[in-house]
Amino acid sequence: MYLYGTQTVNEKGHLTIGGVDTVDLAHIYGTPLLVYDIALFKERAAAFQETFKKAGIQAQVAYASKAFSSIAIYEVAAQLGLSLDVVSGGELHTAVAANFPREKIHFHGNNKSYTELQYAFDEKIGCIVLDNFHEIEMIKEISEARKEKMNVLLRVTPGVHASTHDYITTGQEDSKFGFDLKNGQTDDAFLKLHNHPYIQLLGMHCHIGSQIFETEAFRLAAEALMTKMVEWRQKFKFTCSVLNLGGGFGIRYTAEDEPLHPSKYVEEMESTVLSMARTYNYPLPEIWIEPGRSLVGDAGTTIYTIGSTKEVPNIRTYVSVDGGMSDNIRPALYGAKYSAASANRMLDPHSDKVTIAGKCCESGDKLIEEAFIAQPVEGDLLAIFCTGAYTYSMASNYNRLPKPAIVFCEDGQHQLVVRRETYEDIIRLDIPLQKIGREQSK
Ligand SMILES: Cc1ncc(COP(=O)(O)O)c(C=O)c1O
Ligand SMILES: N[C@@H](CCCC[NH3+])C(=O)O
Repeated sequence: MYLYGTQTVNEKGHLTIGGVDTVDLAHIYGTPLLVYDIALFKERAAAFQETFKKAGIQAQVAYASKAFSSIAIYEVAAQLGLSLDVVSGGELHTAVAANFPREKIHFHGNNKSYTELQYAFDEKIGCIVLDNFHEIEMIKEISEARKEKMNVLLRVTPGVHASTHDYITTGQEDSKFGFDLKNGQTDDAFLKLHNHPYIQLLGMHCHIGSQIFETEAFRLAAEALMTKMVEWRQKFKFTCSVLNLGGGFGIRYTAEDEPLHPSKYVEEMESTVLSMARTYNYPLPEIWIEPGRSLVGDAGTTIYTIGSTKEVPNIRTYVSVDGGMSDNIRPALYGAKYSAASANRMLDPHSDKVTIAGKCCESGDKLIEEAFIAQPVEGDLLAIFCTGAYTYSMASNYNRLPKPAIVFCEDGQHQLVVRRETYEDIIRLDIPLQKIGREQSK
């Protein structure tokens, strides 16, 4: 059985995370419970940061917080010296609540609203990553009206196709994100911003997709952007000071995945940028990256309680847990695969082949098609590994299921960082009938 980070099995045969017994956690906080191994998050962040440091390259490692956004994770990220990628007013508001250093916040998104852009100006954030012409017009208007400066990057689509799930590739030409690098859009965008009194163009950004295991796609993307930067210097005498190559670094969900160490991705980027800078005598830009999944993905484990079990003779055994697609939509949405273990009986043979089903009213609500666990008994705890990214952040209240609680563990300590939703939370936005549809009084 593969254990992540600080996970161990204690003398009671229980899974521990960050030195804390997950069975105890389940008793204290209930299930489903999302447990983060904070030491692993720190280790991953350091792996990216150290590689840049070793090479003496100026860099920013921005946590792509769409993977998991909460005040507490932003607080940890700030302590580690990470920057922060937010993609909405909501994520920005969370960063503000965490008092995240504003100058290290980068604002992304393909359809930022006027209000969201105003919010970014109000907070004097570090950088807005411009995605389209509509945004360029809005940001010009806002900066001119306020007479306030703003740093920006231009997000471009470099025409690189990374091999991953179609829903999460973003670097190809047919993408809703960014300016096309090849058809002239990127130059048009540049010209609209060049020499603007308030908008300071720092450079270019691209993000080619997510859960990528190869370095080649990153090399191609870096080359494509550097080529454009060199062209701009020749044509417009403009030098970019920043090259942001996005995130997308793959992690190990199951034995089928063979991720590279974070340093490998970074080294590939570094060597491409260094060699192009040397060839064209281009001042070395700062390299920014935006890992999301690779910082928090395998640091998160969801603990569920097993309820009913149903055998379909000669076909399969369904083992149902107290959560499902409402707290982890990824299997239903992408066919994502996970592995599991019986958290309260880790030393028992994990030889029962079962399908882990959720409790939502959908046949497709299966968390794991084929899992091997200890012979399931109602009340057993089931750990599903590697659920730290794009689970809670994509969670819903489908079937009006309350969202799980989240706890951080480190060095034998645990702390609740997001409380479990209650039924009262679930109905808090509902407004009972007032006029519409009420029976008319005579
Ligand atoms: C612009 C941008 N940056 C960073 C990320 C983070 O990607 P990942 O979680 O795969 O590292 C994403 C999501 O794919 C993204 O769209
Ligand atoms: N939500 C996706 C990743 C999206 C990346 C954001 N651009 C996933 O779970 O894999």
